[in-house]
Amino acid sequence: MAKPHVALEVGNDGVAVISMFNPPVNALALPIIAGLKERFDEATRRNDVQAIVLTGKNGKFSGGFDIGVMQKVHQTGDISLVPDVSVDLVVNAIEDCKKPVVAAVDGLALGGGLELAMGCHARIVAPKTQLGLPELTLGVIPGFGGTQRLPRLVGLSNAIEMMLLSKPITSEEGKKLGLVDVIVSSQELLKVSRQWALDIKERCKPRMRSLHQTDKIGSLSEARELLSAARQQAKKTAPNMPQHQACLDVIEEGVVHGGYHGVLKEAKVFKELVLSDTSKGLIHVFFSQRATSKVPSVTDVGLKPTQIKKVAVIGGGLMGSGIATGLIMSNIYVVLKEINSDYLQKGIKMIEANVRGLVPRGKLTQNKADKALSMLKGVLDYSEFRDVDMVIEAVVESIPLKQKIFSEIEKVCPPYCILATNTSTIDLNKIGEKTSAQDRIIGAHFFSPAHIMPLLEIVRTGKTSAQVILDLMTVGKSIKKVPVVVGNCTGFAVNRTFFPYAQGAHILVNLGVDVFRIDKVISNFGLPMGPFQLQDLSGYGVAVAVGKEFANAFPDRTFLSPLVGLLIKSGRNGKNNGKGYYIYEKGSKPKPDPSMLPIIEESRQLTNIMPNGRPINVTDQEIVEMILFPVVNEACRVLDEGVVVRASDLDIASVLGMSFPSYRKEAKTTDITFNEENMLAG
Ligand SMILES: C[C@H](O)CC(=O)SCCNC(=O)CCNC(=O)[C@H](O)C(C)(C)COP(=O)(O)OP(=O)(O)OC[C@H]1O[C@@H](n2cnc3c(N)ncnc32)[C@H](O)[C@@H]1OP(=O)(O)O
Repeated sequence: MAKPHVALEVGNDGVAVISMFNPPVNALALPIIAGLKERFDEATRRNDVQAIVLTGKNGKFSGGFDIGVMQKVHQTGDISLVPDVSVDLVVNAIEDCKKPVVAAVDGLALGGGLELAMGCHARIVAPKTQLGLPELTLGVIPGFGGTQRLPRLVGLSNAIEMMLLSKPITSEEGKKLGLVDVIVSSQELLKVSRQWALDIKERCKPRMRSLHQTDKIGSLSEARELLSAARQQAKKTAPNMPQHQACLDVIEEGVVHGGYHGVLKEAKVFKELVLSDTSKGLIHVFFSQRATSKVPSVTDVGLKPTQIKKVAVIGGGLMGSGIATGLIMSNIYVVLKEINSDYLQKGIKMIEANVRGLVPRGKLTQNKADKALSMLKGVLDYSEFRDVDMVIEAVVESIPLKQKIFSEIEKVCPPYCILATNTSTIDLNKIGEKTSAQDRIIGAHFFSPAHIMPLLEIVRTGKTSAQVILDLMTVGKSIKKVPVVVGNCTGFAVNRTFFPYAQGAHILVNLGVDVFRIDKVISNFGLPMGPFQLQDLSGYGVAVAVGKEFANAFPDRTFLSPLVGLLIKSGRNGKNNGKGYYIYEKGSKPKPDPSMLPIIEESRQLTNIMPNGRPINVTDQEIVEMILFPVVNEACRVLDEGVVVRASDLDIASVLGMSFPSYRKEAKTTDITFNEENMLAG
């Protein structure tokens, strides 16, 4: 395949087409940036060139600056690897070019890609193109002039929203907002762009230099008001992420001192942020997430995925109905099986509520909701199972029940059917013990609510075939999950790694630390809630059942806290019955419940682990460490046992399954010195 390059072709009309080639997304790698500079210099110099069109090859404009360069900076600490693009290329070579420059944009223009297009004098865009500045999701800000040009093209308020939420828009929305000059079909894109560039040359169309526009910025006081509201909002929604406030500061610089000053400050702040821990964490997550789709001996052995058209889901409870929702929303036909019509109706109602609930929120059209629900059929027996491609069992966590179901479905399903279980802890070998189709047995561990949470933990046994793993990965992707393939052990990768999380919290409480303080410290660290509020949410029954599994599997490192048992005895069951560590009232946030403090005291007396009977003194940092370091230790064991293919899979599983804060670089398991080859062999 050809190397990444930038081509220049001059037509008989005197228009030079400069095109970027760096598949799959024409990322702005260093040779592309250097090539752009050379080609723009050449086109500016040549007398036979009247006007210039900038475009990307293969139907994609550009996915932005090469994120791999920032990763290299993280590895080497050498910030000089980041080239000067915003002034050298975008201002000097493109925007201030003596000849008209038009961007012909197809497919996507993200980050640096959109910033190049905004430096051009007009943007001609194909329908349904994705346009956005998602840099904040990588811990940085737009660095090629985007913080200055976007507000000048679409207005301050729209620009702030697009950048702070990293929200891409379509060409159709871009046209309404003023980012796009005209939408034309992909086939006409180059033809119209060439003519547009010549029209600018002939002064039939304006030569817009967006950095110099001011009409959409509003007055200084209006701008300051908007920025201040955005700062307050970002403080709440992104408290630990410096790039949000930095982005607003840089926008303000341009509003107060002019676009060019803004560009200079932006370039400086961009480089500072590339070196931040937040950016290290988020860029690690970007590449780690993509690495999960490469599974040795599964995705690299030439297998082709089998098309899965019809899936049977057994069990219409919370998990089963969530799984069924995800499948029908992606056009997969679902047969939902329950044991009686009451349970079946409840399951179907839950699925209908999941799907229909998306319509008023604008996430789904009424037609699409109807279409999705037409893909669902409720049944009470196995007659519909004779032509299903996959079964996902999602019944209660009972080994005998699951064994019975698996031996039944083996008989009624076709011989190629994938037999999956949604168990969160039970050993798959036990579930399939009474089955001869061991190579088709696999774990499809969804996280609750299954139609929303992005992780799909795919659990393989020593006998699961590569084809079955590949097929489940493909289904997972088609229902917009991130599949992570893991090995079979108690709790698999995510629950196993995080079982010490609740344990650490319970040890601290029994050592005299306040429950509500622990929750606050952990949510300040970046998890969506602390361990006790989480226990309230999932219900104490789960804590007891899961706790037993882990106590049996890992007795050497289990702390038996009497606290949950005492809470249950006192009639509490967390959010379920409105009484837990917190009080739950409709319409208000959970409030700490002081009336449960005597129960904690009772637990402390029973465990009697406070030194000299007095509460220990700990800092907030120590609380974080006492809860999360045991998690890191368990992660090391999981790696050592080869439960995951690579360390970064565990990082992704923690981020997507446990909502571990993705920007926390210090807790990455890949930072642990570990020999990955040994791990794979293990
Ligand atoms: C200074 C500037 O302001 C800073 C920047 O521009 S930072 C970059 C801003 N751009 C982005 O954040 C876009 C990041 N990319 C994406 O969101 C998605 O890849 C996409 C929407 C472009 C395409 O998605 P999709 O079709 O699902 O393909 P996806 O698997 O994600 O990517 C395909 C490959 O391109 C790579 N890739 C995508 N964008 C890249 C980028 N900007 N740099 C380097 N590699 C990139 C991916 O790593 C992946 O590589 P792999 O096949 O080896 O795993």
